[in-house]
Amino acid sequence: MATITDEVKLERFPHLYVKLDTPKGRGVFSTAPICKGTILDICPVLVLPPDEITRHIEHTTLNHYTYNWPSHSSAKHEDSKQPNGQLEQSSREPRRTTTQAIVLGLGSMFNHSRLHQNVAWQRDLERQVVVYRALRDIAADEELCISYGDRLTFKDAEQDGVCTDQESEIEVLSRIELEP
Ligand SMILES: C[S@@+](CC[C@H](N)C(=O)[O-])C[C@H]1O[C@@H](n2cnc3c(N)ncnc32)[C@H](O)[C@@H]1O
Repeated sequence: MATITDEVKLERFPHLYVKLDTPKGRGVFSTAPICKGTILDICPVLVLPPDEITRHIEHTTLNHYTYNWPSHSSAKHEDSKQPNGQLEQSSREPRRTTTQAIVLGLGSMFNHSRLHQNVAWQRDLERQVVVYRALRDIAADEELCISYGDRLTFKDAEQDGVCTDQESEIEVLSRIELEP
């Protein structure tokens, strides 16, 4: 029998729907009002190996749906000489790196709003899920939006803003600090 640590309890606010024809493409809405703090969805993620991202994902539409995902690399660090000439023992400690993950379910459907974000998201690295919560009370049929940050790689339907530097939307997504 599975113990509690073997399981991830999933939760979804039952009145959510996807609208197909918003100015941002598809988007997430609710037919019922939502109270601040409500869990909207808990979405499992598919963590991608870094080499798959550079070789494949970056060249596909999926690239617009990935979130940065901290991970640990167990790659052996280089040995290095100490000033006293002794060889420093190589570190076999896991090194913290970042890869990317596809968020399954509604997590990949939330659009960006700089000024009207009403949804916070938080990674749960251990359980490999992202938890989405209402940042404030939300009216029925108001779009549910997260913030991707300031610099976007697409034209913002709310602002006509276009990203001008090299930072990717994915990098921006990873920097968003969330409310608990
Ligand atoms: C994670 S997907 C969100 C779901 C997407 N709208 C769809 O139909 O599949 C991210 C993409 O949605 C679009 N998008 C999200 N927020 C937007 C915004 N504020 N303005 C314009 N397009 C937006 C962009 O094309 C972006 O690459």
